[in-house]
Amino acid sequence: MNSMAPSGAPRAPKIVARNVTKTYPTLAGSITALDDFSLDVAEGEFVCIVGPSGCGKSTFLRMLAGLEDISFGTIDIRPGAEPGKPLNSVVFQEYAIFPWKTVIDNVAFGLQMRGVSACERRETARAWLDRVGLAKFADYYPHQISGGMKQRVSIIRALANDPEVLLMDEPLGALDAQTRVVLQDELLRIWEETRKTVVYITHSLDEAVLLGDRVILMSAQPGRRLAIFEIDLPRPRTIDAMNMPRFAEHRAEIWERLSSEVTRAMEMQQ
Ligand SMILES: Nc1ncnc2c1ncn2[C@@H]1O[C@H](COP(=O)(O)OP(=O)(O)OP(=O)(O)O)[C@@H](O)[C@H]1O
Repeated sequence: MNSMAPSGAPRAPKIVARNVTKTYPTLAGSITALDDFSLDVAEGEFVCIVGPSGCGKSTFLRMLAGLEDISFGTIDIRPGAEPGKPLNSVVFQEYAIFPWKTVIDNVAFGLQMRGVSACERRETARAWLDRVGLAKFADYYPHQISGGMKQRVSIIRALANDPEVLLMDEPLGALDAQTRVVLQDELLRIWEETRKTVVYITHSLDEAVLLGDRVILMSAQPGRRLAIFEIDLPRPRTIDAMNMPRFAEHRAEIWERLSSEVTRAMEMQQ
């Protein structure tokens, strides 16, 4: 579905990962975290990656972000026509915001690093705060706001930087169930407005089916690509998509393949 542009032509790939392998040296010998993993992500596509614990999801994301060396294979993130944009921004599960900066200065941080003028970066940051209902907390410090608000700040800080691709590693994993649902809905709305290319790691199948155009299923360690599921729920989506019979069908189909990998991963850990 989303691999096609509105004109019907195939979308250009934004991320091309080919035969990516990652080995880590350990005292007990080297371990292969990721094995021969290939993935194309189209421009403007929202791709979710699921798999059992320890299958190499975060390792892959860190390699996409350039935070980890690749042992074998290649990863290419293709810049767009607009010059000066950062290739990626990453949102992690832990609220990676600076406690000594106000909310607005946190949101403006990436722009500051890129040399954007003080006036322009405050304007951009304020517009993002408005968009997620945080304008009145602009001058608060992180310890004065809730966990959900902190993660909103992390997400809009990444988006304010206008990266070519947005990389998210369990960004809602630390939140309580209700806040998580609110932020899932918010992510759907923001993605609809921005159409960013997103790679999103999650342990939650509900989240993957709700948010993704495609869900990539990885095997237990060493992580390999086991299956790709196209999610054909209509867009724009809201949280109500979870009540659709098709949602339950997608979820069941993915769980059928994932459950045996989860069992295998647990057996390996014993
Ligand atoms: N720096 C490292 N040194 C050695 N081994 C590592 C290192 N980082 C990750 N690993 C190993 O690589 C494998 C993949 O780890 P990774 O964190 O990528 O998995 P994951 O799928 O993200 O796990 P989870 O779902 O539990 O977050 C694991 O066996 C992990 O122990």
